[in-house]
Amino acid sequence: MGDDYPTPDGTGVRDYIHVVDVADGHRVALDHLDDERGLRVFNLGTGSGASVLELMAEFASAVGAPIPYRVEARRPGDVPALIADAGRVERAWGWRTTRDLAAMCADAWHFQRLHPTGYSASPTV
Ligand SMILES: O=c1ccn([C@@H]2O[C@H](COP(=O)(O)OP(=O)(O)O[C@H]3O[C@H](CO)[C@@H](O)[C@H](O)[C@H]3O)[C@@H](O)[C@H]2O)c(=O)[nH]1
Repeated sequence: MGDDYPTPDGTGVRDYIHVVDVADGHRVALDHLDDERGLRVFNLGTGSGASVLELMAEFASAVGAPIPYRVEARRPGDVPALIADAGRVERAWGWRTTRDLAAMCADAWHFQRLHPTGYSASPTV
């Protein structure tokens, strides 16, 4: 949705993160629940961005086949790029991501092949 953003290839850039890294960030937070009173706020992210086209290419590589796509107009409200600064949680608790975009796409494709209709009890494929 949009290929005329002020980004290297014109498509939106986001800081994609593997769901297992997100889960691990929450595990680390639970480990530190009793460290101090009050609320602490942390970003979980990789600190680097990928464009929509880069993500498409990585996913095509995971699937082993080209993925057809069509460029549509920008979506209202979208920003060109969003990249997390996860420095605070790394300094505080040593947490950082361990899985890259290739692993995210490979694992997403693996899940999709095992569960073509998600967690639905009766696949219809
Ligand atoms: O069919 C699609 C869907 C998305 N995109 C692009 O893919 C990227 C990611 O889109 P999306 O998954 O919708 O995430 P965000 O735009 O990053 O928005 C999410 O993250 C924001 C910040 O955390 C929240 O405010 C939003 O509610 C939440 O949807 C963006 O560049 C979109 O333009 C496409 O090109 N085609």
